[in-house]
Amino acid sequence: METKPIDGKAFAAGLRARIAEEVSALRASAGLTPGLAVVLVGEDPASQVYVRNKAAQTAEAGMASFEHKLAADTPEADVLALVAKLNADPAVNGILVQLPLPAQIDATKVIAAIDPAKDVDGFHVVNAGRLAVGLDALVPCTPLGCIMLLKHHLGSLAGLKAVVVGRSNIVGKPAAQLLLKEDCTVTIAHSRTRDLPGECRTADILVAAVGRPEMVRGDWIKPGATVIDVGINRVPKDDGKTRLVGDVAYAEAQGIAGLITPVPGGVGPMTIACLLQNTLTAAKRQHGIA
Ligand SMILES: Nc1nc2c(c(=O)[nH]1)N[C@@H](CN(C=O)c1ccc(C(=O)N[C@@H](CCC(=O)O)C(=O)O)cc1)CN2
Repeated sequence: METKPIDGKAFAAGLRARIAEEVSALRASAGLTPGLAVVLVGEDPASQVYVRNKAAQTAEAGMASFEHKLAADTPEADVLALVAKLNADPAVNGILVQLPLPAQIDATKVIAAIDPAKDVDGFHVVNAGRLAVGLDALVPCTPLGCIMLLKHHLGSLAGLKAVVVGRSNIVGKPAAQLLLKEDCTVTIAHSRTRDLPGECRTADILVAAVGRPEMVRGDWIKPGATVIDVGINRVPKDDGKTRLVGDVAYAEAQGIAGLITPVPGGVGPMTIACLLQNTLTAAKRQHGIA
């Protein structure tokens, strides 16, 4: 069987172009320029790259970008005060606090402080709850990107068996909720699941979101299945440099999976594109625009 890669980079570029068109039309029709504020605390090198890319892609889409960079030793109270200020700022339609946060800051508290209407990460319990009960919600960007790629390549997902490996609040759980919304039969598997390889082999759609390099082996994949690899793991190479690998052993999946997202170039680029989509959605909802 031929295994086809899912080109998330190209899909994300197309999505960003469509968002830019809509932003331009919104400015013309309603005089509204969506604004996204991104808060970075500390100097984590990967986070610095993600935040730089978020700001650049926000501006490219014609939206207003507000960057707040705080020192690594910033007290939690200062981050909460900044969030309160952004909540009250009408030019800011979306607020994102880059994760992970330094140890002295409780991420749960910070996320809870964000106005749910501006929570473009979709991490606030109000948005998680709204997604769970089937109401309009701001949905976490990475799982949203996974569903967009799946629907684009498979069409209807109804009736398919989906296994999500990983139960984090930011990927595994919302991915499972979104798959359920698409009428999949969904299993959430994790480190304590009995016979994890056997469980994975039942999946028409296998979503790997565990954060462990190449944990999902080729023989865990049902022939013809669609594999969505959410992992972004930096591993050492022989020359002392590093390379990125996913949570799935990509080479082993060749000839078994029907479709698979590569790492890099699969799900990753969808995360920022969906952040822009959420910012546009948030801005429109805040102004009563359908
Ligand atoms: N507040 C948030 N923090 C974090 C999130 C998030 O959604 N909200 N997700 C990740 C990091 N992230 C965005 O913030 C992110 C990760 C990966 C990519 C991406 O494009 N990856 C590329 C490879 C990039 C590389 O070379 O390192 C790919 O997979 O092709 C974009 C955004 C944690 N924090």
